[in-house]
Amino acid sequence: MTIRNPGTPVSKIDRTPASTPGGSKSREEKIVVTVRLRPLNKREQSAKDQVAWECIDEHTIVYKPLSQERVAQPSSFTFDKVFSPASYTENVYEDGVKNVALSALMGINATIFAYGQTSSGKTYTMRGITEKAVYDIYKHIVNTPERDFRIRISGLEIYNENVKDLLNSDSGRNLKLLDDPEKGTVVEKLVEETANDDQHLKSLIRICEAQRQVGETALNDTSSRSHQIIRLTIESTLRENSDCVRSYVASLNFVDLAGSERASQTNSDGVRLREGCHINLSLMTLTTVIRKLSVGKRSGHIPYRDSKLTRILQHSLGGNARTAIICTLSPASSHVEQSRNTLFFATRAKEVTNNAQVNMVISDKQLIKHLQKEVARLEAARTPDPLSEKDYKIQQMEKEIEELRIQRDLAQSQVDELRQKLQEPQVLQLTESRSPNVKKCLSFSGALSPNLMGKEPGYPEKTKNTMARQAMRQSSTAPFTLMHEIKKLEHLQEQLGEEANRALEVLQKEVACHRQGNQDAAETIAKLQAEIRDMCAVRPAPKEVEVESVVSVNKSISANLKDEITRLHSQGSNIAELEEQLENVQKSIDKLVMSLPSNADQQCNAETSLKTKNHSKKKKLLPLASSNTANRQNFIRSPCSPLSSTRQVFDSETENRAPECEDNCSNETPLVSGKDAPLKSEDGGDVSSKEGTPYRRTSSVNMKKMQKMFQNAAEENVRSIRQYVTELKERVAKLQYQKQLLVCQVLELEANEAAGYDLENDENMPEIQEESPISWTVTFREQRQQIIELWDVCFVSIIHRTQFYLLFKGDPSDQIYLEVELRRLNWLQQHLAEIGNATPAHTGDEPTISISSSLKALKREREFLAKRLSARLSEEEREALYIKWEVPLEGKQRRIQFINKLWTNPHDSNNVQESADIVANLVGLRQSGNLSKEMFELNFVPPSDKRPWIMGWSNPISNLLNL
Ligand SMILES: Nc1ncnc2c1ncn2[C@@H]1O[C@H](COP(=O)(O)OP(=O)(O)OP(=O)(O)O)[C@@H](O)[C@H]1O
Repeated sequence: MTIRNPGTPVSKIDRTPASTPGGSKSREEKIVVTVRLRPLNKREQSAKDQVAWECIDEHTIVYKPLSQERVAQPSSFTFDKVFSPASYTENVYEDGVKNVALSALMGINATIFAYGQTSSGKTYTMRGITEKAVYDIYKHIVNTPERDFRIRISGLEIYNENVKDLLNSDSGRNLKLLDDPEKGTVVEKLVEETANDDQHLKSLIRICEAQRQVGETALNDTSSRSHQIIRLTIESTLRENSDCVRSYVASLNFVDLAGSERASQTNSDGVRLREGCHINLSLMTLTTVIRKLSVGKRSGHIPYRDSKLTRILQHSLGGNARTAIICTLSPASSHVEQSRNTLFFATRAKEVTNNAQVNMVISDKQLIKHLQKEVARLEAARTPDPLSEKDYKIQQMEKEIEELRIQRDLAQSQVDELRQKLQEPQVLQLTESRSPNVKKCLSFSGALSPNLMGKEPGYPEKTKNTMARQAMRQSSTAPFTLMHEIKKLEHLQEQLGEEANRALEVLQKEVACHRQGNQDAAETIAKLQAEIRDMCAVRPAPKEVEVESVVSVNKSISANLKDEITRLHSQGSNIAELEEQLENVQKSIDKLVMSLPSNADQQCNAETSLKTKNHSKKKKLLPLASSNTANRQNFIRSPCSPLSSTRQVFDSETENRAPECEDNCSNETPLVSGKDAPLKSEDGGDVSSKEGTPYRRTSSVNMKKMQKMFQNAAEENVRSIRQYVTELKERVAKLQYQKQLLVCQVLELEANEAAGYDLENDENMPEIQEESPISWTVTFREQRQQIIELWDVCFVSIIHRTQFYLLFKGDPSDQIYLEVELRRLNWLQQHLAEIGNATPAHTGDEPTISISSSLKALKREREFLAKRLSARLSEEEREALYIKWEVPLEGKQRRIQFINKLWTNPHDSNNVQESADIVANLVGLRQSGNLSKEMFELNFVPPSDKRPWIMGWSNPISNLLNL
């Protein structure tokens, strides 16, 4: 019976595991050679053969010659073991080949030969040995549970030098031998079966035996006519719970050779003779190989390839294997020569040295498993436990959150402290003594504190909660950014608070000081003005009729003026001191402004800022350049500043709005009132309004918003303070101007007195240098035209132009106003000529303006007026104006086109008059009380009218203190 398993050829298996000869030290070992002497068989006994051989001990077999025989050949042979006829196969196995056979279980190739004359008992012995080995192998497997064994079996025979697969008879009679670089010679397509267990293996072995060529000879009824090789491949691996990845793999060959024979003895002919020839030929090659190997591997060529037997068994002959040869002998005297040849062969064989090694293999599958395990182990060792790492991160985050909470609380306390500082000392003081507007601004400067923290009535707990949530959100989302922002904000708050306190303290002192001095000066000037008006009123009288009275009056005036001049001189130092003090205030304010953080609004002034940098590197760029610009304009344009006018508009008409700045630079516009700033600054309200969508903005955005709010509030404060200081300076300047005018008049009087004019008696006394009404009218027209032209070249506010133009119509009392306006415009013209388009910047402590800044302000003013056009005029009225002013009705932006035509031709009186009328209508200047000379009053007494649009030179103070 043939077992077929074409899918698992031996050649494939042979190539599968890679032997690792270097896996352990090779061990040189002689081939174990044992001799088994069988009993005389029935045929020998029948032939009365004598026993010629005797095992005298376990290792020695001796020839027992017949009594008269002289033996020239050696008669004693020593081997590893000799077994007498009484020995059992079990003894042969146990004492002769067991160790070698079971070496295969440890990865060492092993080969058990049975060599001997035909009918000497080779097959008989090898069957028993194979059986015992299989038994022991499975016994070992059972006793070695830690390892996983796999046993495969293949069987072949070499019959007449043809290789035949004993487990696959259909494979043909002559399988090819292939040379494998690792395994050596392998049999192509040789079937290899995996034994499921010992019984299975035994059955397979039996199949092989059954397939072997057997023939009857004279010496053996069942003579084996071929060399049989049964190969067990034993592979063992430690089980998966072990880290060991190496497997043992070894071949255990059971080789039952065909028996050497003599044709004369076997009486063979024909087939048997031919078989005998092949058998003897292969055995002779085996003998040659053994002989050569016995004398040393370096003895030259080993003719393994001379026979298929030696070729297949090459590793077992002097190679990587443990080999045991059982030489079987017939004890019969009739076979003495054959037996002696066997012993000679055995003697040579025992001199052959093998280099047996433990064959360890690492299969790809095992290697992958091992590497996977190793990688997992290394990763586990390298990577911390994810859970513990997460816990660690959570702990770190909790620490950071706690630190941020502390920072937040600290910042909160500082904000509260700052708020108290800003509120209590200054606001209360200013409130009780001055303007609610100031209070509003100052309280708003603490917008971070009261408003944002929801302590203002308009910002209840809702806002406070929003801020708290924002702070918490900042803590959790951007801790480092928040810490940075908080620290930055704290620093700014501290700096701003200190500067604000310092500036406001100085301001309080200056206000108090100025008020004291101002009261005196104002009273004096008021007195003088009354006297001047009296003089003016008297002057038109007929000279001859009223000269006495005039002289009398002039005398008294002279006396009074002298007194007043003396007083003014005495006040000169006070004025100088006041100016100096105001300079200090201005410096403080500048410092305060410089301490403020810049914000996005600065982009509006990017061009300005760049120029400022270029012009004054030492000077820090003022973030409030816009407000500075406005104040500079106020300074230059006062007393008829457009700021005043628009403030009037704002407060008088609720529908009025500040012109929307194209670039969101509402701070820059001079039309923004002090009231409007808080509206803008009530960005805090914006925060509150965002409560419905909490956490949508990033912390940085919130912080920027807070900064912006704070800055806006601070800007408003600074704007108010700067405005106040500017107005103070203006008032001082006007006071000096007034003083100079009065001094000039007094000097003229003194000169006249020195010239001997008797004002009371001298009829030739020249007339007081009073212009006649006609000359004044001429002078007025000339001066007004000068002023109109200067307004145009200096790009002065058209609202201011309108106010001035409509107020001063040529009344003699207007003289001083026109002179002051001319003086200011001349200065401005000269200044603009000098500075040109340069960036407005502080030159020293004086604010300056440029043509560009003036144009920008004028542009915003026109835009504002364009919006007012729709509010104040009907569509028919507007179209009528468009037609009159040649604005295309079908054109776009007709309003701004129309407004741009106003106040554009100083030489056209009609253009000037109509422009003034239209602007006055748009801003409501003609309404009752909205246009008064008090706006340009030279009276320093605070106006009784508390309306904010009453803008005289003293108006900023009224705005600041009385609103
Ligand atoms: N030790 C022994 N004890 C008893 N009987 C034996 C022993 N050895 C061999 N025989 C018997 O001798 C006969 C021949 O044995 P075997 O076939 O094993 O010889 P062989 O060497 O294989 O011959 P061949 O080379 O022709 O195949 C068999 O009948 C066998 O039973």
